[in-house]
Amino acid sequence: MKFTHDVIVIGGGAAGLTAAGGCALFGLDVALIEGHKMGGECLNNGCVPSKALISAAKRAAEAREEKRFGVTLAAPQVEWSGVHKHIHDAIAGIEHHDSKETFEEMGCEVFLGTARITGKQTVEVAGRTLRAPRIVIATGSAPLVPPIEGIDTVPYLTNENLFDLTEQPGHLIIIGGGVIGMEMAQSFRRLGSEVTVIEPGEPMGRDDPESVAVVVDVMTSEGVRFVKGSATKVEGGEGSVTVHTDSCETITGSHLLVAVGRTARVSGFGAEEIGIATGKNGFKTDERRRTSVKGIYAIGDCREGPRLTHVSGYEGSNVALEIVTGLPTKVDFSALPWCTYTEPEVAQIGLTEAEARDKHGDAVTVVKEEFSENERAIAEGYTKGHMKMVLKGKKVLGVSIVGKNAGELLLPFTQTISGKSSTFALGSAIISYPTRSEISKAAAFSAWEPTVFGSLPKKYAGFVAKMRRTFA
Ligand SMILES: Cc1cc2nc3c(=O)[nH]c(=O)nc-3n(C[C@H](O)[C@H](O)[C@H](O)COP(=O)(O)OP(=O)(O)OC[C@H]3O[C@@H](n4cnc5c(N)ncnc54)[C@H](O)[C@@H]3O)c2cc1C
Ligand SMILES: NC(=O)c1ccc[n+]([C@@H]2O[C@H](COP(=O)([O-])OP(=O)(O)OC[C@H]3O[C@@H](n4cnc5c(N)ncnc54)[C@H](O)[C@@H]3O)[C@@H](O)[C@H]2O)c1
Repeated sequence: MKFTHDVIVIGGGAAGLTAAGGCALFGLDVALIEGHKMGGECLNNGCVPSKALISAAKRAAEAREEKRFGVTLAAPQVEWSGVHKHIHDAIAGIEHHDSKETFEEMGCEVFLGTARITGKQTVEVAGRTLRAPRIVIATGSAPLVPPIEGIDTVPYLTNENLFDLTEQPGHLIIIGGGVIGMEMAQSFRRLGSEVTVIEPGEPMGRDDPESVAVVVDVMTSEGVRFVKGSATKVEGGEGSVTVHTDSCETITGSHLLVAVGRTARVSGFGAEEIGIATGKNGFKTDERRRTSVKGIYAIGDCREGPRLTHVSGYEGSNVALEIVTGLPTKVDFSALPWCTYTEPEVAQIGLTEAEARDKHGDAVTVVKEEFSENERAIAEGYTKGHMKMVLKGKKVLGVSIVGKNAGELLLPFTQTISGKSSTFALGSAIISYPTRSEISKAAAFSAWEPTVFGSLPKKYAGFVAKMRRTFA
């Protein structure tokens, strides 16, 4: 037999699971290969543990207010073993969604082992040689460790070992005031650690500065210390680490977290050897997520572009659709949402004001509403924040929100900006992860599921797959 499968998917994170599951539900023969833990970064070291930690920290912050609305709470007492357990219970509670068994039930052949690409249609895993006319690379990314002097001589944390801490840091120094830095800084501070964030630019530099300023104020008032500068040198050992910065500040703490971005996983598994082109940080792909080698796609964190779970999932379903139908399927990020889960949350969809002004100049107008005028916010006693709508005429180009549950408020704008409004459009919209708003997408998708995965589309997918196996 020329081919063992219709498609081979390398990586069992959000991107690979969605691509593999999508193809399998249409009846294609799918090989899904995961070399470490099913569920990838999001489940094991990313979104899930970080959001679990955030929820423990919120509880401590609420209790710390003690007297409010005529209700007195006891001051918080943080037991780190309980926080650690909550984090790992959250992972355990979700992991069956991403398990080998779940994906076998969907129809994938799941291999637990490291994949190696040995040809343009060939992948080796666990002593087996698999062949398929389509390969999807979804190998994700790893924490970037910058070349700071001394970094290899001190114990440091990244998202890969942060959630395994069995003791609470006395003083956590965080290099990087990006998304991870900000979410973790607030959480550890609220749980009682001293926290210093070292950031050379503006924190959360991709977001609207007016929104970010609100969060920085809140975090500063909660006791997070921000140091403007780049970390240039680190020294110390277990329990005491000193960081020097180019702004001449020196900070000593008990633990160091490095959160300065990600490195795409592009090497060590044969991709370079067969000539798949890479850019600055990730595989180069076109709008259909095709790499430079025919028949091979790259999706999610491993390619150049935004790195978010809902983006990985979206690209997984896009590629699955292209493979299943044989029709070109481009990604469309005009209504791409993202949210940073600090309190208050910072949420963005489409263009920020600065991006819109760069692109459309004086044609841009901005309307701004404050939560201090919103009666629900007043009644709940949390009025921090605002919503900014960036417009060209009456067309919405983007929306920036800072406030309680801001991520949940983005949902209507996924449809306003894309100009699509129907259960089908809602079912296929990109929705910020993890938000409760995802339930609306799930309900809309359920309404279409029997049609989408019905017998006619499956017959069509089978025909396309048969033609491809014959002629590829
Ligand atoms: C602390 C943190 C918090 C985050 N929070 C959020 C959030 O709230 N919302 C959000 O949208 N995003 C968040 N993200 C980003 C999100 O986690 C990633 O964008 C997403 O998980 C990427 O999914 P992926 O499938 O592309 O890659 P991954 O999840 O990294 O999956 C890649 C998989 O491929 C496997 N693999 C690699 N090479 C091979 C090989 N040769 N053979 C076999 N398998 C291989 C790896 O073991 C891994 O399991 C967060 C990230 C971090 C670090
Ligand atoms: N809520 C969410 O959606 C969420 C949460 C966490 C992580 N993520 C994803 O994870 C990825 C990684 O997040 P991240 O926070 O590591 O990266 P990031 O790119 O968001 O931020 C990195 C920060 O590190 C700073 N920096 C770089 N070198 C430095 C140095 N020498 N000293 C001090 N600061 C330095 C940069 O100026 C930047 O602000 C992002 O792609 C993000 O999309 C998403």
